[in-house]
Amino acid sequence: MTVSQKLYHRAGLIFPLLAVVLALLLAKVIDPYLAYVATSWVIFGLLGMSLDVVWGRGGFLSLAQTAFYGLGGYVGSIVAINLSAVTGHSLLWTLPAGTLFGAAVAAALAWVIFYARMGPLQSTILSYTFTLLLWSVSQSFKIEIGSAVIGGDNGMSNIPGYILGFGPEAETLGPGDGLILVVIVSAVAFFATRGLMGSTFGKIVDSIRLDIQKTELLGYDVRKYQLLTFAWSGGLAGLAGALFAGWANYLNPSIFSVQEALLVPIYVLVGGLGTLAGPFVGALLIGGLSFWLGGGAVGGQTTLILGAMLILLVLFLKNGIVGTMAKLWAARLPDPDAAARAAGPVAIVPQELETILVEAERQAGRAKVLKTEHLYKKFGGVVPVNDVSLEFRPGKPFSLIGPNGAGKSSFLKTCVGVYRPEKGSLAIGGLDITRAPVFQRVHAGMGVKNQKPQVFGDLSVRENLWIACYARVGDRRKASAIAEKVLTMLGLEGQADVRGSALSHGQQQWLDIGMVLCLAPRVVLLDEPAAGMTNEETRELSQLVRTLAKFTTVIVVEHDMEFVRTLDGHVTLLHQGAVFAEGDIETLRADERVLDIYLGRRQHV
Ligand SMILES: Nc1ncnc2c1ncn2[C@@H]1O[C@H](COP(=O)(O)OP(=O)(O)OP(=O)(O)O)[C@@H](O)[C@H]1O
Repeated sequence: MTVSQKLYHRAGLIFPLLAVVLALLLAKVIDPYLAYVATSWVIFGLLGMSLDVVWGRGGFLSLAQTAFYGLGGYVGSIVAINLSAVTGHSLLWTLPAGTLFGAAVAAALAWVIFYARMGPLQSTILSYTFTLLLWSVSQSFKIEIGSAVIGGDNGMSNIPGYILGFGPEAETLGPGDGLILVVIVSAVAFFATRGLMGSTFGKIVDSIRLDIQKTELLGYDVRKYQLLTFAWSGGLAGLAGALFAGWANYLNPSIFSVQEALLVPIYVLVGGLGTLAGPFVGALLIGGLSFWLGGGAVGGQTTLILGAMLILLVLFLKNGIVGTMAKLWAARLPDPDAAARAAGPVAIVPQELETILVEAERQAGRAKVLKTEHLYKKFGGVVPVNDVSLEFRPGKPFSLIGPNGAGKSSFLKTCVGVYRPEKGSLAIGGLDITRAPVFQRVHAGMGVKNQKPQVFGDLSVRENLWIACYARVGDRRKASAIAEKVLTMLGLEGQADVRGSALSHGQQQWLDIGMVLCLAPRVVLLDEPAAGMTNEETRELSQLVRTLAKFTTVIVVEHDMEFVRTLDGHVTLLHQGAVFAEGDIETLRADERVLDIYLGRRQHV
């Protein structure tokens, strides 16, 4: 790695550190009023980062961040008003209370959103509705909790500022020290978040954003990760809210308003989505410009500035300020994807494959039988899976064939858990999985390859394999070791650092198959694996499937009859959702009734 490359990879650490040092140095020398106003920009940056975690990294645009922010502020203040008058040290109360409450509410909202399997748009609208609901309710919500008075429209006043000393006599920090404190708290939150997102947890969250279905097919409980990410982001927003309450000494329902809610995505977009540091830059820029032009914390020109910035952004800086700078820098470095063009056709190394399969058998146990009994699935009047009872065993590959619309894909999706059957049952190795979610089926030994290659485009080839291995072994080192073996088996060592999206279609198919092998599945389901492959690749694939079938149960849904013939296995013909004929391919080919179906001579059937 060159110095420039090393610097690029550490930039996410170096620049924020420099910014923190600079802010701490400036805090004491700048005008106290400016220090006071700048404190709010840092708080808005923290609020923006809370959204960036869940949106830029988790892939879900939440419009509930100001809800967690406001609730964190209110709850933190109620605790602080009652306790810090006695104990001093207001932050000791406000910050944990605000953070925990924000996280808890976010977790509850996430539970509703993710476990109800809402689509992205629905989820965003629900999060927005939640904020609006709070806005509406808080205007008439009046209550006294100890010395804290929530006065509906009149808001809540007498919120203690930043007090660091113990006892009732402890003094509130001045503007310069207040700024230092907020910078330090935000820096801790930033580096903790950065650490989390750079960890295995963050890699899985990235995978969910890039391809949620594939992540689940690797055996990850995606909803659990989504909920935890959202709770973390709610905690950050609650923390920002608690800091804001101490800064303003006053809160009112406008914190839940439409304008506040929509400002947060703007900070993120201006700074750079997914960059974590970007929202701080965005908030600083918008706050700074408003201050400079409008002469106040939130000057009269804010709307105009925001409008102008958004237009400029859409036209020139789609990746935001930090995102664009990172891209420009990356463009000057050697292209890691160049190796993709140098790659020849993938050639499986047979010995490596056998070694991997033997090792997989040693670790994951013998191949399992997949058994369906009277499986039945309908969509309105269409019954694509009609009373199908089949048993798939290891030894030779099983092929599912049938004309278009015969129900092959529907049968496969019902086995995988994408579709829930109305009747019948499904068992893997004797374990009933009829109602199990997808990831539990994978844990039970199922490995699935869909028709289109599913690789994580933004992750490197090595990372793609690693994330699949980690799903099974749950150990970073072991996952790396297995990933390296699969990489060698695929002959893609030269392309290890190439991003998944830079690979050719055929290479992506192989990488996808490699990821399935990383799971050491005991039953493998392949949906038209030969689609889009060259003749040479199809021959390699046939060899691979036959070898695989010696160690695991393999089910292949296929259109390509020539490919099915080379598999030399058991063939099941589906027609109108039901099993129509079974046997080897030659017997079926000689069957007049089968020809009738394929040629559309249905009147004879
Ligand atoms: N999600 C769905 N909603 C409604 N109907 C569906 C759904 N999925 C499949 N079907 C219907 O079920 C029938 C079988 O479709 P399926 O895709 O399973 O067949 P197939 O044998 O895989 O066909 P092909 O070879 O063309 O992929 C079709 O009539 C299809 O329209």
